[in-house]
Amino acid sequence: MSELPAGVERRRFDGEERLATEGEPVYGEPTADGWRAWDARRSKLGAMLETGMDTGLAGGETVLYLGAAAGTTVSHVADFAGATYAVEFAARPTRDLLDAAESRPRLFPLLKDARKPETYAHVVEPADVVVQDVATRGQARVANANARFLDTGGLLLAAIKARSEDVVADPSEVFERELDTLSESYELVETARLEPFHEDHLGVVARKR
Ligand SMILES: C[S@@+](CC[C@H](N)C(=O)[O-])C[C@H]1O[C@@H](n2cnc3c(N)ncnc32)[C@H](O)[C@@H]1O
Repeated sequence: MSELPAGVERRRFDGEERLATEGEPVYGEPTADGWRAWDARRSKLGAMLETGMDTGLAGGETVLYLGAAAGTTVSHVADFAGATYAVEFAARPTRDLLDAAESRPRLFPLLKDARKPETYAHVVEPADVVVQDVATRGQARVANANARFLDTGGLLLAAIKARSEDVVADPSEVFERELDTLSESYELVETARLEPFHEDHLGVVARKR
């Protein structure tokens, strides 16, 4: 099993050992002694850690998170990372994201379109890690467009949802096409399917070329 980043631990909740970070609860998850369970069924990054992928995260990194939604995953990230910029283009979930940011001084919600990085490039500092979970068509192109925030060797942790690209195609073919596009900007380090936590999703660890 790969090492967890500092600030992420396996702790017991109701007799069950689960991934956890230290912070205020956000989505009704169980808490104990200031720690909150990180539900891998509701989080692709959680599933990447839970399935033993080597994410390369150490803790304390500056993170650009694309597709933050209501903040389920990015709130955990902000619990163990450094400055965490959370991009989400839908207004409704962003309201909940703002609530999650209230107790997290390092979490910065941005109501922006991840396909247009030029609209937030002036507020986001260079990142150590881009985490992406946009579940929309053109997922690899979004990651490529945001590679500009990383130095060479900077880390991409992405979840690719097959059905967002093509509802009828075989997921393995979709993943192959997306990885091919990703390799324009990134060197692939590890890929793994996220079952049983998320069906037809591929977890990707890559480094900027
Ligand atoms: C699967 S959900 C993300 C769930 C979230 N990452 C979590 O684990 O808590 C995908 C999100 O990406 C957002 N999204 C899709 N395309 C986007 C884009 N181009 N720019 C910003 N957000 C986008 C959607 O509005 C949606 O909230």
